[in-house]
Amino acid sequence: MDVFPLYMPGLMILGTDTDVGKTYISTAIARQLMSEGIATGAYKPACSGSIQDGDSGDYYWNDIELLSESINQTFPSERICPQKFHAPLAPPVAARKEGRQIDHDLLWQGALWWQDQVEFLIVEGVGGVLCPLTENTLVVDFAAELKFPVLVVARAGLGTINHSLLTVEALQNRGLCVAGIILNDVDPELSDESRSSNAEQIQQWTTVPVLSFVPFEWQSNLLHHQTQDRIDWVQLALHPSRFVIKE
Ligand SMILES: Nc1ncnc2c1ncn2[C@@H]1O[C@H](COP(=O)(O)OP(=O)(O)OP(=O)(O)O)[C@@H](O)[C@H]1O
Ligand SMILES: C[C@H](N)[C@@H](CCCCCC(=O)O)NC(=O)O
Ligand SMILES: [Mg+2]
Repeated sequence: MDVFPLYMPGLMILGTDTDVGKTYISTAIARQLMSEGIATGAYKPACSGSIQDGDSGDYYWNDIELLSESINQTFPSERICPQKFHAPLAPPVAARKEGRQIDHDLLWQGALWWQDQVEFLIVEGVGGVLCPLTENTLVVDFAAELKFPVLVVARAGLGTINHSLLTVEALQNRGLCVAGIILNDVDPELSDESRSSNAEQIQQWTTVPVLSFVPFEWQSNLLHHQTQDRIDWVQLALHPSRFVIKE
């Protein structure tokens, strides 16, 4: 199937790894946009790793629930994620365990559906950027089809310089526009002294701005790393280069 970029603005939220806080950041951005009166959609092309409810025995997918809540449960969960699998594995591997395969066209059609529904779309990736998404494509390949500017979510602690720069390089090598990096304090137990110098170090090696440092259990709007202002996500999506931090 030939694909064309969506004509609506949006951001693709990708990670340096799984469990770095892509959903946490996606939902924070969605809540801010909704509070600003911007009709916002949330889309996850595929989701793996279900949880079974102890009482009802029903299965649910945490990411889908949280994304749905962040946009006030305005849309059916099938629109937020049309392809979900039980095993906590890369989606094509999880699909195979159920005798299924990821439907590549549905990944794209699921995104396209949002175009006439909302003013802004947030798309969360799966795992890190080189995580397999179908039998023969990676998350980064889907991002390259979608062509939304990318926000990279990275863990705040030691190791993040390498992970962030590798991720930016992989995205830029495929022609993607990386709008910013968000350092997310996922786990204070991992606390170490690299936190105070990571942003500056990353900035020495890439022109992609470190946009925000998100403290552990931060519940409010994300603040700009340098100015401490609330970030204008629509402007960032429309004009990513305006946000490049000048020395
Ligand atoms: N800033 C934060 N403060 C406290 N907890 C956080 C923060 N960011 C993330 N978490 C927690 O860390 C865990 C992993 O975060 P999250 O589910 O957002 O990761 P992810 O990158 O979306 O993972 P996946 O690849 O499965 O989509 C979750 O339990 C989440 O609530
Ligand atoms: C199970 C995880 N939570 C995640 C899949 C992560 C796969 C990582 C594969 C890898 O890079 O080794 N699923 C998801 O985001 O829907
Ligand atoms: Mg997630």
